[in-house]
Amino acid sequence: MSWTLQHVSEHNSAQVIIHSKVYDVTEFLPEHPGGASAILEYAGKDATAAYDLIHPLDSLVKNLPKEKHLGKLNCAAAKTVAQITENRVKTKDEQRIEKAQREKAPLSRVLNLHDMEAIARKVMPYKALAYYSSASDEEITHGQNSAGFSRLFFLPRVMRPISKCDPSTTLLSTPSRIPIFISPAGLAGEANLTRGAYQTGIIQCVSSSPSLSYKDIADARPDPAQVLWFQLYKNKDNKKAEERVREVVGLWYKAIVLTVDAVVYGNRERDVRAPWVLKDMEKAETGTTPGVEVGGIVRQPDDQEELPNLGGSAGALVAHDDRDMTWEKTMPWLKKLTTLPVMVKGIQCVADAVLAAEAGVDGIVISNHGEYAMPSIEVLYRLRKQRPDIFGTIVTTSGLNRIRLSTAALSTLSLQASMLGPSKHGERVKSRESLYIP
Ligand SMILES: Cc1cc2nc3c(=O)[nH]c(=O)nc-3n(C[C@H](O)[C@H](O)[C@H](O)COP(=O)(O)O)c2cc1C
Repeated sequence: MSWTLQHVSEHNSAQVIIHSKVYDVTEFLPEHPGGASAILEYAGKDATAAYDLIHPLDSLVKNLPKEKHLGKLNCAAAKTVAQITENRVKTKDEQRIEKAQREKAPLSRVLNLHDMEAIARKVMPYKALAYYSSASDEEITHGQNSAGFSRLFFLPRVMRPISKCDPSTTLLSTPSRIPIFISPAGLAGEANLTRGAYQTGIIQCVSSSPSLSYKDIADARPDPAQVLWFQLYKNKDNKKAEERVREVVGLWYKAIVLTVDAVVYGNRERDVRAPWVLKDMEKAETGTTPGVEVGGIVRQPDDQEELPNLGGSAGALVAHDDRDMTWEKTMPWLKKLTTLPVMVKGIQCVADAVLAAEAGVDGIVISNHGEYAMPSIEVLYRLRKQRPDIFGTIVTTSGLNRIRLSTAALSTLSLQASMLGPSKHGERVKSRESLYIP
């Protein structure tokens, strides 16, 4: 069946238009990780722009039963939506970004990560920036992850030949030109990272919640031999979790990195506030809120105060995570499912590093999601001091983005980490491939 705009807007159930197709999302509302209201705002309307911003293209196919894919708009309706989208007045935030893009410094002047971050703050959409830059609670650990490095000093040795240094290494049987990998970050515009990792000869660990499908990312590899690792957020539904692992194994991802420290979402208030800030910004200027109206429908605000989505964009990524994982139960489950090497990400103390070793994992990632956790560099230091006998394969991620990477890298490698992985590598702008690679 083909749909008119009138028809879409008249229905009682929650129907949305995405890429000229009509979907009934009524039954999916309670499951939507970003909350029902984020969808209801677009009921009867075109939701393409909002959808594209945070969902991989295959998300509808994976999450919505076939019978809820109701059909296409008819030609006239599709044309009207396209025209409305094209003629729409840009939001204040979009106008700000366009100006910043025109004025931004050339890449050759970006000398370090601080320069890069300053530009990112100007050219990123407000919502993406709030998501990327926010950290838990009062952001104490966020700051300390970086400050931890300033408590360590080198004792440089001299009179040693250094004209030929080889920074290459091998991790989980994968060679890497430098001891740096791309730590997973959700919604990161992955394809550019994939190409960048190829050019640089480093490993990319793809998030469970990317902005592209796992296959699109695998297909973006210039050479099928390029190694990708997969970071797993384990769904509480074992069947869904198994499907996810089987999919990436089938796509030739080469290691599974199970994240264990994000089973509940952190309290990232900047991220939570972002939609309100944007709405207020727009209302103050134009009297309207962002979004594309079609079919003449404008929803009246509810009488009742709406409950806020306290998870924000970041919370949505772990909304269905398994909160009852244990070493005894989860590791055998995963090892039975795949023969790929398994790393555990989110180790925050020596005791858990020991348990990970005992559980037979192939490596650990020392990292945290904030909330007063000990800075990762300190955990690494203690691990090396207290249990130098365990683990060859240790990777750290925290805090590396906020100081000069080379200094952090040296400190971390001096403590015999195998590798380190910065996470703030991309900006998720309108296009799915909008990364600004140095
Ligand atoms: C915006 C953002 C998204 C992230 N997404 C994920 C993710 O999808 N999976 C994951 O295991 N870790 C994720 N992380 C955690 C990072 O991989 C990394 O462990 C953490 O940010 C600490 O490193 P940093 O202090 O250098 O940022 C994310 C971090 C940020 C900032």
